[in-house]
Amino acid sequence: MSDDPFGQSIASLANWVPPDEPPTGQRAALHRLAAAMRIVAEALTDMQADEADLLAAAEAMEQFGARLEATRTGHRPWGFAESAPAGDARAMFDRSPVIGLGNPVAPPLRMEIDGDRIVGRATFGAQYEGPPGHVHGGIIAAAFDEVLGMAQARTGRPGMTGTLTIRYRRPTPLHTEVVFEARVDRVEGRKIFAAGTLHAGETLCAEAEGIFISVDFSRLTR
Ligand SMILES: CCCCC/C=C\C/C=C\C/C=C\C/C=C\CCCC(=O)SCCNC(=O)CCNC(=O)[C@H](O)C(C)(C)COP(=O)(O)OP(=O)(O)OC[C@H]1O[C@@H](n2cnc3c(N)ncnc32)[C@H](O)[C@@H]1OP(=O)(O)O
Repeated sequence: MSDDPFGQSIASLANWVPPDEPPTGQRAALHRLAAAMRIVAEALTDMQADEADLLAAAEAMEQFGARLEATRTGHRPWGFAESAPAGDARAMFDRSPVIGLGNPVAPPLRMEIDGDRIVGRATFGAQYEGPPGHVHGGIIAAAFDEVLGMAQARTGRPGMTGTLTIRYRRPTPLHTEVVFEARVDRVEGRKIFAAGTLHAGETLCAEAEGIFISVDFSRLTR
């Protein structure tokens, strides 16, 4: 069994609920570092630091980057070694470009399970800007992919995104908590149809429909 932690953990997602406990140790440190990097990324969009200050920071980052590079072990689908045998979905989620607390690119979107719905909340900063003052449409699509993806995974036969259709109804504001909702509409053979909405307050900003195709994920790791 333990030779396929990826497949086991994908299967376990049907019953997965986000853990309440805060992370500890190396994982907590990773989350803190990624959060600090998000602060830098946000500030870079409109900072007034002078050239010397920026160059000093760049040099420090380059040095730290080199130190991290030297510790890399190659891609492992399940990240943290201690969590992989337990089939802990957190290890994969930490890397997500949408929800990953260990990935500075992620806003991060926070997901919760509410009955048959997945609810995702995020506040997008200036680094996610598309139209002035509003969220980039591709970023919205990525967030929908994640919440619809989580909803379809809970069928127990998760798939890859086959088709994702977004209808953008109103511009989505930056710097405001917005709420994604997703649910599975129906399952036809290997096709899982999911749908979702994005609201900023009472305003419906976008709607999404996704068709996910159930696949054998263990094949992706070979
Ligand atoms: C690395 C992926 C990680 C995904 C993790 C998933 C679950 C994890 C659980 C929770 C995670 C929480 C959040 C979600 C996380 C991530 C979400 C992001 C997911 C992605 O970001 S994922 C990347 C983008 N995605 C791709 O990279 C797909 C590339 N593509 C392919 O790998 C193949 O193309 C595939 C497998 C799609 C189909 O290939 P295939 O050969 O297995 O299927 P086949 O042709 O036999 O069709 C069987 C039936 O599906 C219909 N069908 C086929 N293709 C369709 C399509 N595109 N749209 C609509 N319907 C389609 C046919 O019409 C037929 O229908 P019918 O039976 O009625 O005739």
